Amino acid sequence: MTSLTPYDAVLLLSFGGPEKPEDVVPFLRNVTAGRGIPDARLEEVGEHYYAFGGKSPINDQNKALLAALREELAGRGVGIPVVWGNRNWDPYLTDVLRDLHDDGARRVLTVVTSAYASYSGCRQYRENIAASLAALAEEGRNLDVDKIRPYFNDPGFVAANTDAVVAAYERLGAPPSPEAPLVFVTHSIPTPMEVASGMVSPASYSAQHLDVAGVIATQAGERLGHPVPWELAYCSRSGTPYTPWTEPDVNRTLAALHADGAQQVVLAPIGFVSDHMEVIYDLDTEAKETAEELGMRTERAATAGTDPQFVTGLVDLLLERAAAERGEPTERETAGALAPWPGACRPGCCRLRAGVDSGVPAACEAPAPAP
Ligand SMILES: CC1=C(CCC(=O)O)c2cc3nc(cc4[nH]c(cc5[nH]c(cc1n2)c(C)c5CCC(=O)O)c(CCC(=O)O)c4C)C(CCC(=O)O)=C3C
Ligand SMILES: [Fe+2]
Repeated sequence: MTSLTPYDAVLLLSFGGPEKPEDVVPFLRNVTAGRGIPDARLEEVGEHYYAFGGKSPINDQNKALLAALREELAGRGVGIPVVWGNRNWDPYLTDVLRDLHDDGARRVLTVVTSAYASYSGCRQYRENIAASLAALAEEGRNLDVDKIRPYFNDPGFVAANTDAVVAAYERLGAPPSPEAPLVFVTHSIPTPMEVASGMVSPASYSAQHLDVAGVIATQAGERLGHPVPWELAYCSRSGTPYTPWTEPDVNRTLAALHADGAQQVVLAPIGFVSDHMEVIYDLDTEAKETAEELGMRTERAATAGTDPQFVTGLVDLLLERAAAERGEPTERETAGALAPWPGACRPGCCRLRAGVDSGVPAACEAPAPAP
């Protein structure tokens, strides 16, 4: 029997994005509230959205993932409401949880649209959940929310990304360029966030990427019949120039590869679960332009999106978490060398800065061990 008992709803929780030009500035204010992002950066990011008609692709992609999750759950005979909410834009998390409560839900299992564990992809979501739950408790509405573990090393996510890399090499096509390097790309984060991401967890944000990047490159190389040289690069750096962020930037990597003689490159944005603005702007627009100026050809691998292997994996993880809540054994394997992350986050995981407890409450955390 497949069952999500004891949960009575599934929540797909995402970042959110603007739908139209008038949404762009209010959306950016939501994102950066209290975060000290320089105005110059906000104007620049606003331009990225205006260049696409003021609409982010992220909401439509989440609607597609929502539909795919519903279909996969229904196909396995699991009848449960599956809803979508965002941290930074409509439909807002608090409103979605309120509706769930009013429809009778008390225990909610969440999938966040971030595969890796760091402050931005884990604790920030958990802080927002805790804040929403506190606001609802004030209204007399009490709910419990858990989330599935980070899924960067889940076989379904890795298989979807491997297929996408193989397809991108095939599109590079004739003349075959076996030595065309593979550049994995993810969102840059501040170095203190990177350090903190590996303090309580078994591996840091960048180490999580390196773990699955090696698996994807090896498996893709086996299928293509030639070794695939690869590296990891970062995009979308923000903040002030005085704070270090994870490097190298993808544009610098492209220049370095060109200097080494590369004429073709495959870009694989494994840090993103769908074609977010970072992918369609920072890679498909900006990095592509860099490559063209250098006279290099690039193919960008697809993101996991609604790849059935990815969706199946997410549903397996929902079922795994529910089974664990019921006290049943679970033994799902990972694709990389790293073990599965724990279902409930370890106390103190994914802080903004190593060793610094911000005091901001975060949901979905295991209780601290008794002293
Ligand atoms: C690791 C990571 C992910 C992946 C995990 C996840 O998916 O959650 C992610 C996703 C996203 N980030 C997004 C957009 C933005 N991120 C910003 C700012 C920042 N991101 C950061 C990190 C990440 N971000 C950080 C350390 C900052 C600076 C400080 C801060 O503010 O925390 C800013 C402010 C301006 C700027 O500084 O660029 C914007 C507008 C969108 C929506 C895109 C769309 O519309 O398609 C998505 C999916
Ligand atoms: Fe971001």
